[in-house]
Amino acid sequence: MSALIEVSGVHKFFGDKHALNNVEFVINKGEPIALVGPNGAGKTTLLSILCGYIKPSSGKVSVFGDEPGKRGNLSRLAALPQDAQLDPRFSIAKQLTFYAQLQGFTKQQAKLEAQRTLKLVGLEDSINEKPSALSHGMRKRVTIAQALIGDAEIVILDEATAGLDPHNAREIRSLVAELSSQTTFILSSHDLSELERLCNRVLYLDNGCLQQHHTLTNSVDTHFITLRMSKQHDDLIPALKGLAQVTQVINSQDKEYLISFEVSEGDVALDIQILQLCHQNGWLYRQLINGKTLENQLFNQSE
Ligand SMILES: Nc1ncnc2c1ncn2[C@@H]1O[C@H](COP(=O)(O)OP(=O)(O)OP(=O)(O)O)[C@@H](O)[C@H]1O
Repeated sequence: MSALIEVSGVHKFFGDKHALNNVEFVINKGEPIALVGPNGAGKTTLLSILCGYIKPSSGKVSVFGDEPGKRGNLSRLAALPQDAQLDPRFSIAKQLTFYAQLQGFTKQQAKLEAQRTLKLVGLEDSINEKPSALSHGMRKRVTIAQALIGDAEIVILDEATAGLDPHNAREIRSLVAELSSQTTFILSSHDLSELERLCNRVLYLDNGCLQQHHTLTNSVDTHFITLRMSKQHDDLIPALKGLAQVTQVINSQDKEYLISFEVSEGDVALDIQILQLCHQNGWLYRQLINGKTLENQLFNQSE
């Protein structure tokens, strides 16, 4: 199977600023990909190159086997920029229909496509409203509907759920999960917990360099447990270390522990032992995750 996206040796300079430094990766059709990194890491620059909005200073980028932004491939890749805006003058129906027509739909088909994508984001009843009649979260969902017009094979969502309330953010996450079998999503976000629920692979950019390249469903994960507690307990780490299978415990962040362990035949499952330990000591836990959280995968790699 040929790759959807291939990036090799890509550099991007803005004057003296080295925004992307020898970035390389391949994306095949499949599970959603996360693009994470701190402010100014180069995420928007990289996404803009993939969309063909800007060109790399050097290196090679191929999208569907061609240069990014090639006319024949325009409808195969859709992008929702971080700061996507709707035109306040026109109804949602008019804007989405117009956008669909730009993609080659007839006027009649375009109307149906606008209805279809609005339904996907749960806004079919708002089709005749103008943006000013919608909340911030609803407007954001309309821009996501716009990105879904035409069933693109790759959909890039830059900070898709930023500013949405938890309910709306969850709806968007379920939508992405649901559509992922036919669409390859590239999601950029600062919210690692959001991405870990959705993505199997992570591209981690830092200061223009692609530092990590993970597969989250890695078998090594079976040897980690992440335990989140309601309170910090001084005796917890020694107690966890006292369990026979446990090899290491790291206080990965406030009230969170990353537990490494070895599995031997006949052992009682470690998660059960940990829950019993909490129960015996009256320690309230909030969450027990089999495997590392995405944050721990990225930032507690060496341990
Ligand atoms: N058009 C431009 N002109 C000059 N410098 C730029 C331009 N676009 C980006 N940069 C610089 O390149 C670097 C990478 O910026 P970019 O917007 O890609 O980061 P980002 O990871 O998307 O950040 P954020 O998470 O804050 O959106 C930053 O130092 C930024 O200031």
